[in-house]
Parts: sequence; structure tokens; C-alpha cells
Amino acid sequence: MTQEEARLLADIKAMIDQPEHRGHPLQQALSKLYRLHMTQTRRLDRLLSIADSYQQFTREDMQAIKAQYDRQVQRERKLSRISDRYQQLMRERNQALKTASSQDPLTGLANRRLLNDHLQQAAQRSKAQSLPFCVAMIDVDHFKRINDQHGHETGDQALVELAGVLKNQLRASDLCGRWGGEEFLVLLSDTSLDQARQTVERICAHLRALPLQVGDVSLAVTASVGVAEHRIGEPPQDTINRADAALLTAKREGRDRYRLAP
Ligand SMILES: Nc1nc2c(ncn2[C@@H]2O[C@H](COP(=O)(O)OP(=O)(O)OP(=O)(O)O)[C@@H](O)[C@H]2O)c(=O)[nH]1
Repeated sequence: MTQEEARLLADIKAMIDQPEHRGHPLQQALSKLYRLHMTQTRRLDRLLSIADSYQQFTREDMQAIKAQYDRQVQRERKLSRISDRYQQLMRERNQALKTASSQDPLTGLANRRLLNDHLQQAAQRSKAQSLPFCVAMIDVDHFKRINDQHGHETGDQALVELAGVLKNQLRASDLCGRWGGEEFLVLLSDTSLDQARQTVERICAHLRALPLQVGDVSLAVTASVGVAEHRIGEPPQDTINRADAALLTAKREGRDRYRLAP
């Protein structure tokens, strides 16, 4: 109610209450009108108060819902961060498993399983594209003596050094792996027997010329090698067997040499 309205109402009330107006017909009508007005004003005030409370209630309700929503968003963000970390962990675990299942733990070279996979693929590619490839089986000569004279740990380290030497002597497209013990297998892709011969000749000469340095120990190391060219259509295991047989011949004939499989 404005001040003007309040003043008007006060004036009307004063007029109604004046004793000289008592009994006047307009006084009765004005008095009735005044009471009616006051009743309606009270009703209106009550309604306004209810509406205010409702608005307040709705505002509080909205704030509560918003707070709940914010908490939910926070929780989801946290879950998403956990899920990201978990996925990263799983990726790292998978990578570690993949490495463990394909790598020789001592030398870091391909293990037998990965070599076999690559041999299968090379055999299929060779069949499809008539491309030659060779397998070289390299066995360190008298490796037992290294262990016996310098200990197993030096023997291990010598294998690691040898792995590095072999890798350095090969092309990036060749795969060198540890077949087992002191035996390495090299897959020479897109390589004829004559090209493979030149490679193993170089490896044997390089090893012979080296002292292999393991800590303070200088080791004279030689190797015997058997080489076989894959025959198109032959199972890869047969190629390995022929390389193995050539390696045995090299050992039998005095070591520190290579032999080519017929
Ligand atoms: N330190 C070490 N030695 C190994 C490992 N794997 C195999 N050897 C050793 O390699 C030696 C292989 O011995 P042999 O099969 O008799 O062959 P070799 O002494 O190399 O002689 P030839 O092959 O006949 O020239 C054994 O003494 C094995 O213990 C390895 O991972 N670490």
C-alpha cells in the first residue's frame, strides 16, 4: 500500500468515526465499504505472503537441486579421471605383456616365439611374391668355457654384448633373435643364399677380430653358423632344420666358420 493510499484510508476512517456523521446514510455505506476494503486487503496480504513463501521455497529447492547436480558432475569427473588412469594402466600392462611374450628378457632380442611368427610370415610372403629369404643359425663356440672361466654373470653379459654386435652387423629389415642358450637365429629377408653367405662371412670375421669386452674381461669369441635358403612352399621348420644341420657341420669341421645348407 502506498503512503497516499494509507493517508486516504486514515482520512476515511476518521470521517466514519466523527460523532457528527453518525446516523448519516452515507456514513453507514462508507463504513461498510471501508470494512469490505480492509477484509480484501488482509486477504490479498495473506495471498502475497503465501506466494512469497512459495517463491522462497522454490528458490531453495532449485539451489538444492543445483548443489546435487554439481556434486554429481564432480563425481563423474572423478570417475572419468580414474577410468582414464585405469585405461592407461591397462595399456601399459598390455604393452608390457606383449613385450614379455615376444622379447628375450636377457638380450632384449626377439624371442623364439616372435622369430617363429616372422618366419611364418616370411614363408607366406615368399610364396605370394616369389621372394627369397634365408635363415642363419649362429652358435657361440665353446661358450661353456666362458661360464666356467669367468662365471655365469659374465657369460650373461657376454650374450648381451654379442646380441648388440650381431644387430649392428645386420640391416634394419633383418630380424635377429635368441633361439635359446648361446644360439641366435637371424632371418634375412629378401636375401639369396649368396647374399646371406656374405653377411655371415662378415659376422664371423667381425667376431674373430673382436675382443668382446665385458667389464674388465676381454673375451675372444668365435661362432659357427649354418645358413639355409627357404625353399618356396617348404614349412619354415624345415628351413630351420636345414640351417641347424649346416651349423652342426660347421661345428664338426672345426668351428669358427659357416656352412651353407644344400
Ligand atoms: N651365462 C649363460 N650361459 C648360458 C646361457 N644359456 C646357455 N648357457 C651356457 O652355454 C653353454 C653351452 O654349452 P654347450 O652346449 O656344451 O656348447 P659350447 O660350450 O658353446 O660348445 P660348442 O657349442 O660345442 O662350441 C652351457 O654351459 C650353458 O650353461 C645363458 O643364458 N647364460
